[in-house]
Amino acid sequence: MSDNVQQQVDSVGSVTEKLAKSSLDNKPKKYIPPFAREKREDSRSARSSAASSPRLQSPHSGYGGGYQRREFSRGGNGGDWSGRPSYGRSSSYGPGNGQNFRNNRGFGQWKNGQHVLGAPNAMLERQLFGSAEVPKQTTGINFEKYDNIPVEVTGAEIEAVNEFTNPPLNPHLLTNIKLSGYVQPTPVQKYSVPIVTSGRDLMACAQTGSGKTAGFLFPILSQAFDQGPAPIPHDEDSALGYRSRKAYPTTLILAPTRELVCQTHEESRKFCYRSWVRPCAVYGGADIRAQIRQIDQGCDLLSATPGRLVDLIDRGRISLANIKFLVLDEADRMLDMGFEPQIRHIVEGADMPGVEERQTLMFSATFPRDIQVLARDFLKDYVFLSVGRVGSTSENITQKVVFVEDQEKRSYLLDILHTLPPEGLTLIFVETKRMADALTDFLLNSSFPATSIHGDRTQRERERALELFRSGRSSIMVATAVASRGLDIPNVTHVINYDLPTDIDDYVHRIGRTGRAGNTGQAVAFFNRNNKGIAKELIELLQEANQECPSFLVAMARESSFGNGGRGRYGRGGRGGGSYGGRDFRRSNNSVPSYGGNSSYTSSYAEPARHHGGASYNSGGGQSWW
Ligand SMILES: Nc1ncnc2c1ncn2[C@@H]1O[C@H](COP(=O)(O)OP(=O)(O)OP(=O)(O)O)[C@@H](O)[C@H]1O
Repeated sequence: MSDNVQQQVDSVGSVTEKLAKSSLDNKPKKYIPPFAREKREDSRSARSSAASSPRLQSPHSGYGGGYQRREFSRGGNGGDWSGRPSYGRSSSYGPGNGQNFRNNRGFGQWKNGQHVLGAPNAMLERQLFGSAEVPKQTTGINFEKYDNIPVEVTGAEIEAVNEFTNPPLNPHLLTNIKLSGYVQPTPVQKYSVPIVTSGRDLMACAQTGSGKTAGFLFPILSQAFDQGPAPIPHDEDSALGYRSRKAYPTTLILAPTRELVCQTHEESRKFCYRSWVRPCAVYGGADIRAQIRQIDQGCDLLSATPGRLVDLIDRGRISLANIKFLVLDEADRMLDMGFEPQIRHIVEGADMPGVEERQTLMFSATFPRDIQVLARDFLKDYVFLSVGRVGSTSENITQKVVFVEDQEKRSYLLDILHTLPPEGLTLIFVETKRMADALTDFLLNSSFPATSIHGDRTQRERERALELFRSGRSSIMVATAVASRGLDIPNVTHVINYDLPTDIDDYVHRIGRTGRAGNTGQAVAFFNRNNKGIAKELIELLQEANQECPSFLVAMARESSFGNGGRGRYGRGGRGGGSYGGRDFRRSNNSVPSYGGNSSYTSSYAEPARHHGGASYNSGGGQSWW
């Protein structure tokens, strides 16, 4: 029995005792708690069906007493749950009409074909949305500039939705959007809403920090709030009259890291507030029993890492038979060599409806051509949406590349950190876990408040590190690639690529931890000969985002184009982005644009370096790092 249900039962028990003592006529009356009184009629049929099934009255059958039995009434009264056992839904989350005095956790319910909203909960609202004094997230001065980014839609004629209105969005969703402080949709949201609402599959590519999460949550939740839950299929348990042990989510969001799953779950909690939809998250490294308990309390919109999901499917706790929406967040990462087998297992090897029966949505800031080709296996006649160039960086981020030999990196880093203003958070990326630990120790010994996050730390340590960083108690976090994608931490003002990645897309995601939601940010990269493999692609990115391009980088790019040092932006079969046009690979011809002669680059980079925006933090030494 879950703690809160136990609390309710205890509470009901103690009230019963008091009433019995004060009863004048001393007649033993069965106590009916206030929240159950109006449901009494409804529950009669359920009680009789429960009585006919001894298992439903067994200790395993649910959460005990008349409260649990009442829950079965929804299955029995011909409402839209249509046979859905719905154990634990309202029993855990309350009846949704505001009369649940102890357990108002901000959930509503779907009843008799109606969306019955849960009662407002001021404390939960503050937790989810922040307050006027302490907002959760603020958009930056450049938020409106998102509208100037060119948008390309291929595969459909789509009219953008330029405002948050009903239609097309559900009115309750609009209330939650307002509570979140969103006034205007970002470009990716303007297009993803009509595309998904029209029933199409989608591959969406938009810059880091430009609101892709809400881009898939809004159309999915709007539809869920309008249409209610799907009936659950009959499984072995329910055929035998038992409460089904399986959860049947209708939306599955897959993401590559635990932290990203938690973050998506937190976003989902905001937009599901007071609705019938129960968001749920499962990821490795955390106690699986606690996650099973969470699943038992309702799991309609599931955020998951692939490994833990496979485990729960194998244990018979999650079925994908009801999936209407499959979302691959950071889709290019989810389909690269590391994750592809697991994704295939989940999508093709379990009980998920086929590609024709579900809607599949893929989102990322980067989409290499070869991954686009692979992604076709999971999509049907999809729309390709690109906001800005595929894989481009945001102009909200001022980028600087400096030449630093490996042995000089530490002292360069200290110089930079000494010049930073005290407010704001700094994220430092390194290539290895050992380096992350070593550099963190070095910074701590140098009296900088640093913490670290990498794959060798336990989940608890990773969560603690993030919490210290988010709260600003450790204003510096040293990270491996595990923190490069998706993490949305307000107030990250600086990203330092202490070690540059070997893949330019990783660079795009890493620096995208700053300059989010229209805010500005600074990114600096330490470059030396070891990184010449990405010199050309780096130049192209800098040029696209109107950033300063140092002459050593141009020389290095030229050098690597003569040798075999560089893969080039199109090396993996073409990136489908960049100034060579092609975004949706279906539109580009098969020939990969050659990066060959670089004379055009040479001439443009021979011009005096341009410096766009961004503060210069000059230390006493007079050197500007940004
Ligand atoms: N319409 C909006 N108005 C204001 N803020 C928004 C809006 N949409 C999203 N945001 C905020 O913008 C921030 C970035 O959004 P999100 O994390 O979804 O970006 P993203 O595009 O997924 O980035 P990444 O590529 O790094 O994963 C979040 O803090 C989110 O709350």
